[in-house]
Amino acid sequence: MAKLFDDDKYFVDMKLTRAPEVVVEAFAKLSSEFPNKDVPSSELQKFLQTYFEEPGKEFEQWTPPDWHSKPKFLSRVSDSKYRSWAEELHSLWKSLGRKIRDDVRDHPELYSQVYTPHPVVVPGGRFRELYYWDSYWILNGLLLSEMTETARGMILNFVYLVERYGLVPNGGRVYYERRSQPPFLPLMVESFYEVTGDKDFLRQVLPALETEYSFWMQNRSLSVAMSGLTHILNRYNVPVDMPRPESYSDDVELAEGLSAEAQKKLWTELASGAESGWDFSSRWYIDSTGRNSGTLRDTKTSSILPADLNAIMCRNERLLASFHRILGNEEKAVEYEKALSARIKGVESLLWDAERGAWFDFSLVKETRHLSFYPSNLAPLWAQCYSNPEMANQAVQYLTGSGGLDYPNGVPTSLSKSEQQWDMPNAWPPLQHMIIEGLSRLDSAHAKELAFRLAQQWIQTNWRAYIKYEAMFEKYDVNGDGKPGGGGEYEVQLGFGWTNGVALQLLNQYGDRLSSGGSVLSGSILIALIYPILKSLFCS
Ligand SMILES: OC[C@H]1O[C@H](O[C@H]2O[C@H](CO)[C@@H](O)[C@H](O)[C@H]2O)[C@H](O)[C@@H](O)[C@@H]1O
Repeated sequence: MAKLFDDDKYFVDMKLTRAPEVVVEAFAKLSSEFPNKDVPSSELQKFLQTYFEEPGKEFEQWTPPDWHSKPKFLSRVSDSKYRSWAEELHSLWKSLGRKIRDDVRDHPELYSQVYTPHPVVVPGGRFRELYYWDSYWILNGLLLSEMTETARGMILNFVYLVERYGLVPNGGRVYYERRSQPPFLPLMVESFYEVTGDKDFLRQVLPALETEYSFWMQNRSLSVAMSGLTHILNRYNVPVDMPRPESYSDDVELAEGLSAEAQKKLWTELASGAESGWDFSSRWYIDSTGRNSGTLRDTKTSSILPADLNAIMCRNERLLASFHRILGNEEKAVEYEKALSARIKGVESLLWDAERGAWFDFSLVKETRHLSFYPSNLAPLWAQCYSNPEMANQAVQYLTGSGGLDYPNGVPTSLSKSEQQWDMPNAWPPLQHMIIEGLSRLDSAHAKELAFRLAQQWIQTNWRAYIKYEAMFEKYDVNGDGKPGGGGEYEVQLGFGWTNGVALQLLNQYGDRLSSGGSVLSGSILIALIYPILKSLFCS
């Protein structure tokens, strides 16, 4: 609360130089020397210098041993500028790789960093530790970079964390222990298995995947009755009613003036927002009249059944069934297939809107859907979480008319300018990738072409910013022609793990067609949008 640093996270990432009891006692003594325990900043600074070390001391120098300079995918990138850029992105894995010192394992009481047995690849900037859902796109990039052993180690770290905590924490710090993030571990295993075909590895990690699945079903699910049937779906809901340590003063200040009970409720909802990965967004606002509107104080994440979380769970159930089948466990495969069919029924009953042709978050407050545009409305398309392929066609039509494609530098996170980072004008790499992947897998030339156009647009945004700033950012501005995003509670970060992973995947997938030349992209998007109309005119 003394605001000694620009970012609250800096303090909670520092290492202690003495045992915790010694530091606590010394702090109590220092506080008692000043009226109302109001220690001046200069004294606090001295105290920090004695009892803490700057963050970053928990790592040793490490270069991934499986890194080599010429992975095959580079030759698939025909534009020479993009190929050189892809080489540079591939090199960035060396600067984002970290090995945690043994001292963290031997003296965990001195560190907020959580020890993991294998090296990690971090997002970058203030994010000095592993992050759960970021790691999915990082891992896909590593696999393209032929860094299979680093990828294997990252999955084994998550298995270790599940065995230790019963869940995959949000990130590799003790202050993240009780909240998770979008559950992408089974998808990481899928990507790894597709590349290696390693059945022994599948057998080794499957129990942890099932433990994690049970965590979500036992601690983050809810039954909702609809039209005489009961459906079980998932939500984000963190049982911690304190300010987030990494954003302590932000959370305390936001809750000022509320009753003690309302403060606790707000902090629970903020932690749940962080668990969603979308921290923060107008998507989680529910005002006093029950509408999807308000301010950050109206965050009510746990009162929403999110379309993307349930889509991910759908994919996970399908994957768990398929992993069991590969390993010859037919009974277990059937069990997860039943869970999948129940999930699809629940998603279609509560989230699918036949009139609008898309899936929407379901509010438990009003028992209605929130109808604003968010890229997450397309997540069930990406997860193929539907019973009728016609729904996918309708969803493509929804997307084209949603307003989400009207911007020249990516699909925005919402159409609402709230000043939060998961809102307009920011576009985030994982969301771009999910939309592009969803469209590109459909059996429709129009959807595939739209996927390509969005990929071309996104790669150009990344590339223009890279030329201007010599950096990759965690998010971009949909209006900026290569401008990093902004808003939220911390400065935009560079590095950046998932951005590099997504760029490498798109450069690999569309490498023969992508071009760094200055085409007018919004024009191309327009053509992709009006293509079905032209086609129907010519056909008739
Ligand atoms: O310190 C504020 C929040 O920072 C993280 O969230 C953001 O960065 C993560 C790493 O790239 C990303 O996974 C998340 O989607 C971003 O919103 C952290 O995950 C939050 O828990 C934390 O409160």
